Amino acid sequence: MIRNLNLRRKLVKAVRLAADTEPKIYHVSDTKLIFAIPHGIDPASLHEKAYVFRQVFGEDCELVGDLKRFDLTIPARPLPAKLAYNFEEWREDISELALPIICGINALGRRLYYDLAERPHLLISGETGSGKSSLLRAIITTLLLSKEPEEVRLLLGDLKRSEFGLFRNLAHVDAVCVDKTQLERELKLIKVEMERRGNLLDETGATHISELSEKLPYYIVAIDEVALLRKERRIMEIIEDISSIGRSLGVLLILSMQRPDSKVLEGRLKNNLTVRISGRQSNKTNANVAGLPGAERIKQTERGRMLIDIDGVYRRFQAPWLAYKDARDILTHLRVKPSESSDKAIETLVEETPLFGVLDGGDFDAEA
Ligand SMILES: Nc1ncnc2c1ncn2[C@@H]1O[C@H](COP(=O)(O)OP(=O)(O)OP(=O)(O)O)[C@@H](O)[C@H]1O
Repeated sequence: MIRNLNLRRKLVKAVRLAADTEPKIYHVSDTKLIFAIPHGIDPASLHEKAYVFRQVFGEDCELVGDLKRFDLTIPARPLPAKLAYNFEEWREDISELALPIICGINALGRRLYYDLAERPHLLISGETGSGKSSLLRAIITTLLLSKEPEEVRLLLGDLKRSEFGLFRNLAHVDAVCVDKTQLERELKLIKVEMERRGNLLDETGATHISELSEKLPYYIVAIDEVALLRKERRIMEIIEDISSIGRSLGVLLILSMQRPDSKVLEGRLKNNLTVRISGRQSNKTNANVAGLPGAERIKQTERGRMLIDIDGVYRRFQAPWLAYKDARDILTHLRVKPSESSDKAIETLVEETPLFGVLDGGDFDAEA
């Protein structure tokens, strides 16, 4: 009874701080509060200030709601510190999705995932060592394991030469680009393909490639540390074009960057990356640029702890941990040609050297 009263008081305080209004409370239990806000109050203002609820109820609480009714869940247990990647645990949940993106487990123990084909273009950011490379690895590995090469084609950009070597020579992968010239060449091919697809849509009156009689594969352009391309105008233009018109043409972006770079994210890209995921950010400014205020409060020791903004709703989760070597082993059956010597060089570099944070000069154990 007293706990319920306390929870009510806390809720009133949080809603006042977030939206300067009084909630109408319908239900209070140890793990859930259901409430409404008065007419005339913008529900988005509550989501924008979801961090207030996390400050009042703890980091792992989750606020879900739309027009009037909101559910605030307070998990009984904290998030797990580590979650091993296991494709079989995800297989059934994601079987119906065109382009499944796995995220991780939330504090209620639920698997979080979504369809990139429906929510186009993903940005993953986080300071060095926050776990974004591991999440990116798990996301791409899952796409490769759940889709046929005729369904999904991948173009990978890896200017750090540290992450995507393991995806070379896989049936789904068109190229792993480790320099700007090669990346620009491959992106130009994607641009030509987008024009062809655009013409097909015009001619047939279709609004999305899935409506065409000819089954076309999705293209995913995944670029690790996209901030390294900031000054490459021609490359950035194609990336921005994809972000603007790629959805209906079946061309989607997955971009990652250590420090969210407002210059890179300016302009068209900013609003077109509809889903944002962030690991720990070093300060509030970076967390805001990443689009996930509160990411600066993730502790340095909480690797793989992430926030996601999906449809304006913030969620906290633990990403699955998938080591580089394990990912390479899991994908062996998809390899079409023996690894070329350049791949081996990259893989050796990753295995033997603690991963480097090119921008932040990080210092941590790459495969702990
Ligand atoms: N999901 C996770 N669960 C537990 N530990 C993790 C997880 N992800 C990463 N780690 C630990 O953190 C270390 C750094 O992870 P990772 O390389 O993914 O970070 P990063 O953010 O990509 O860094 P950088 O930007 O420097 O590449 C890993 O070697 C591992 O020890």
